[in-house]
Amino acid sequence: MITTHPFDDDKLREECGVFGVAGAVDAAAMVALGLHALQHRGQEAAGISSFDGRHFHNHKALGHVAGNFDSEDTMRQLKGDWAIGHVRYATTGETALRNVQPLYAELSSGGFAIAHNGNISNAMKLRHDLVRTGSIFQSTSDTETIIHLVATSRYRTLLDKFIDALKQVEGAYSLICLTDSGMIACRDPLGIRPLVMGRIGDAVIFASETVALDIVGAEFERSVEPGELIVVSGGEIRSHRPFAEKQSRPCIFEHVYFSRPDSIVDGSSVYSVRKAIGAQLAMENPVEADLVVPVPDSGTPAAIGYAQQSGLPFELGIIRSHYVGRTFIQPGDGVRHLGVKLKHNANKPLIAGKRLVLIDDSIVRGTTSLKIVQMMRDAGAAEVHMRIASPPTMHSCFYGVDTPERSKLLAAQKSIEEMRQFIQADSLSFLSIDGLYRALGEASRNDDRPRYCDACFTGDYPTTLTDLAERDQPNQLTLLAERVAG
Ligand SMILES: O=P(O)(O)OC[C@H]1O[C@H](OP(=O)(O)OP(=O)(O)O)[C@H](O)[C@@H]1O
Ligand SMILES: NC(=O)CC[C@H](N)C(=O)O
Ligand code: SF4
Ligand SMILES: [Mg+2]
Repeated sequence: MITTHPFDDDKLREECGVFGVAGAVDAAAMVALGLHALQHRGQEAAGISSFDGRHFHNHKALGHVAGNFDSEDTMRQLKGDWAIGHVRYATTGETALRNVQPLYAELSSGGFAIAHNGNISNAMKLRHDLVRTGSIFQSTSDTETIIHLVATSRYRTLLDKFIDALKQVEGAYSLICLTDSGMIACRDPLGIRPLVMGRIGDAVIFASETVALDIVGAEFERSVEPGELIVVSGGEIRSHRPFAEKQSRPCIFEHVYFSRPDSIVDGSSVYSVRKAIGAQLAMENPVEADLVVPVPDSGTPAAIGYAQQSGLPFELGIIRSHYVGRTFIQPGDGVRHLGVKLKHNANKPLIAGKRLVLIDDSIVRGTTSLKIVQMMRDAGAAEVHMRIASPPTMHSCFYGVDTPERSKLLAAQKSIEEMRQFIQADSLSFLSIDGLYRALGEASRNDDRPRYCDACFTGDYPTTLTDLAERDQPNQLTLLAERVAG
């Protein structure tokens, strides 16, 4: 079984996508469409919960949205005008049906379904304390701790119980919850993971990215603000700010790789930012070459920016098959090697005899770069220069994104020259951290008050990491972590 517990050092962790519809006919069908647009954020599993005014209906499955949510039978069962959904890459808890979201529970206040993008960095500690006082967990997911904290809260109303629960949670969470009396959407106090709000007719929509609003024809209204909690109930929308105000730290990697280029994240077009990143890269790291070639898919907008800034011709020297998923997120190094071969092919007649600048958004393990450089050489390239549209990825993410343990991160183990030798390129360089901030409209990174979470580049984690701090100590928490990992 594939486990993806944060303490497993070579396991994969990535993103998730959440989507909610409050008050529309056939809400579940809209959720299925929204999840389809968010499929790039999570391909391990998908689920939808709906509420028809009396009953909750849940359907969850391992695998993609298409294939699991396209049969009339399934969709007919998901009755009601209110629905939420989730696509998953696990961060805590193995890839098994019991961990597929939305998670659903019957609380004293009634039904409660929750969909979470992010990762709770004190989930093990909370779980340990909850289990000791009698909570019986049904899953190994970090998200379930929120349900138990709500269930055991001594506050009176569901909203107050929910806020009480969130105040005990550390890490990253964009949440959409469905209850008997409405929908609650919220973002953690630092706004690490994205969440937006839209409208279609009288219905309110929440989604991880704006592309999911586009697919259902909803209008983008605004981002859910960091630390904001929005309740849709009884024909009203109420915004709450239960946390002390903090400098927000949204994830910078959303702009580099995770979000779709046609999304607007934190007010910026992802496509435009990636082009600006490419232009910065060309200014910082020019090279004499004949062609700028993107490593598809996510390297493409940065390569367009690099080509425009440098004046070099942009060409599709690598063609990507559209019938394989992202390699970043496939389990096991063996599959990843195969994945890269399945996915990319050299456009040989274009490449032969040319000096190439290859542009990719990031190097994680180096699997992609190694294969692609070799592929270009086999196709007769005269020179292969690799330019990376982000700083070296040197640290793991504990906030809901799949980056491996540091031992598997190429940049954490090798100098840039050693990385160049490993991927066998003629030259290799990365965008600077200030260059990345410049592409996002800042003069440079403000080290005293950074605008983004950039911990995977800088190691500057914006929250405490309780479970990580505990992990090397042979105590009960570590034992529990091992049991949960499976
Ligand atoms: O160094 P590695 O471990 O190989 O990981 C880095 C690669 O993974 C990502 O692409 P991915 O293949 O996931 O998806 P994409 O098609 O969206 O670019 C990223 O864009 C790099 O190309
Ligand atoms: N990638 C994510 O956002 C995962 C959400 C949650 N931590 C889970 O493992 O299910
Ligand atoms: S550590 Fe990196 S990937 Fe994780 S939230 Fe921060 S910037 Fe994003
Ligand atoms: Mg890629």
